[in-house]
Parts: sequence; structure tokens; C-alpha cells
Amino acid sequence: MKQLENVRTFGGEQQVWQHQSATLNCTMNFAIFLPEQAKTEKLPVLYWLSGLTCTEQNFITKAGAQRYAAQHKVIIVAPDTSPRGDDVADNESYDLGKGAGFYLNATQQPWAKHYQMYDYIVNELPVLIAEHFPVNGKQAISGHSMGGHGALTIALKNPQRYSSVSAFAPIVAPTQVPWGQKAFQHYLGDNQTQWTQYDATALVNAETRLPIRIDQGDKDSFLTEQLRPELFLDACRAHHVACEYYLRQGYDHSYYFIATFIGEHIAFHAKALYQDPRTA
Ligand SMILES: N[C@@H](CCC(=O)N[C@@H](CS)C(=O)NCC(=O)O)C(=O)O
Repeated sequence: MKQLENVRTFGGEQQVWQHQSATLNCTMNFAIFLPEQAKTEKLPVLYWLSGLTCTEQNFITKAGAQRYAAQHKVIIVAPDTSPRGDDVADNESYDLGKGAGFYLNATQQPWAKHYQMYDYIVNELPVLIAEHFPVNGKQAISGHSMGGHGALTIALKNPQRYSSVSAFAPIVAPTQVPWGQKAFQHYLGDNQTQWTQYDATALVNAETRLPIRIDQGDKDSFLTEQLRPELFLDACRAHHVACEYYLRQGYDHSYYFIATFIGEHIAFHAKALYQDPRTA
């Protein structure tokens, strides 16, 4: 592991690290915010998954999350959104290839060799974080747009690993919208049963118990074609699953929207992380 950045902010440290990922077969960067208390205590972790075109930088420079993470004593880990490097397959469009890993394990060529973001986020990264940072084993997950899709699907598939999940303007039904259909066709091929393994609307079921929160701006230009939150909310209702949902008047898809409500999301996760009966 190589440290690329270390900046003091809100009493804590915003760091960026580089490491060789065995899962992704390439060198990856991730960002981590460590509250001041991390010097003496083990703390819970919130994973943040960013959206299309992002790196580990967008969230740490634009969301203003550090103030709230410091206040609530939560470590935030923000990974990159896809494998990186010259030998990693890519596509000219912004919604496929680098910057668009969709938090799944690709099965198709030329993607499968590096595009294993699901395993990276669920398995490799938490082990690496536990080895190098003072974490107490409690985890929550959040994200934006494609990252909201990642957060929801990862939490729904691994409810024992996360205390809570939230999302800003998530892609909730990738199998039913153009962004998801394009990515899944390339990464997963024609096999529709594989597609539903990465679709939050298909994954939510009567056993789902973890706290879920979604914020969505009503002036988001992707709302009606790509995001369609009502599909997920209908599925939650059908299975009697609670989902806190806020449609925010006048907000768009940008980090200005995220910055406005990130404090509420961190408070939401802190409550679950510190009340989690699994906390020793
Ligand atoms: N570039 C695309 C949209 C990409 C986009 O909106 N990306 C969002 C996530 S889905 C983002 O966070 N962009 C980076 C940023 O705002 O810092 C377009 O113009 O249609």
C-alpha cells in the first residue's frame, strides 16, 4: 500500500491510498476519511460508491461529508468506480468500461479479466481496510446513481454485513432502464437470471430487514428514463419492506444535491452502526 494523499480536515485526516488489487488485477486508488478518534478507538465504516465517470476523488472533494463523519465518528471509505490501467478494457462511451464498473462481476469478454467490482467491494476491500485501519467490524453502505445501485444490491445480497444502506438518485432497476441494460448486456451477456442478481428491485424481498433510505431530486434529468425510483418503492411495498424515501423539490443529479443531504445520510447510518447489536 502506498499513501498518495494525507490532508487534515475537521480534526481528522482525509487520505488516498494506492494498492494492487488481486480481484481486479490492477492498481487501484481508494479514499479514506479517518475521524480524530480513529487515533485511539476502533470505529465503524461507511462505504461510499460513486456514480458514472467518477474516481475516488469526486466524493471527497465535493460532498462535504467529512464534517459529519467527524461529528458521528464514522470512517468513510470511497473506492474508485472501476478497474484502471492501460491494459484494462474500455469503451468510448461514459457509461461502459472505465468509470462504469456497475459493481458487478463481469462474465463476458473482454471485461471479465478486470471488471470484478462486486467482489472487490464486498470481499477484498473490507479485508484490506481491516488490516490497515482501526475499524470495529460494523459496516454501512451508500452511493450515488450507479453507486446507489451498487450500494442497494450489495446490501440486499449481504444483509449480515451491513447495518444500513442509503442512496442518492440510485439506479434501482437496471434491468429495466437503458444504462443498466447496456452495461449488463456487455458485462453479463444474455443470461437474464444473472441480470436479476444485480437488480435492487428484483432482489428486495419479504426477508429484507435492514434500514433503507433513498433521496431523489425531482429536477434530476435522469429521473424518468434511468432512475425510476417508483419501481423499487413498489417492490418494497409489495413485500412490506420499509424504505425511507424523500423526493427533494428542485434538486438535480449533481454533488450539490448530495452535499445538501449527506449530513442526514451519515446521521442515518451512524444511528444504525452505533445501535447495531453486533457492536461489541
Ligand atoms: N457525463 C454524463 C453524466 C455523468 C454523471 O452525471 N455522473 C454523475 C454520476 S451518475 C457524477 O457524479 N459525475 C461526477 C461529478 O459530478 O463530480 C452526461 O453528461 O450525461
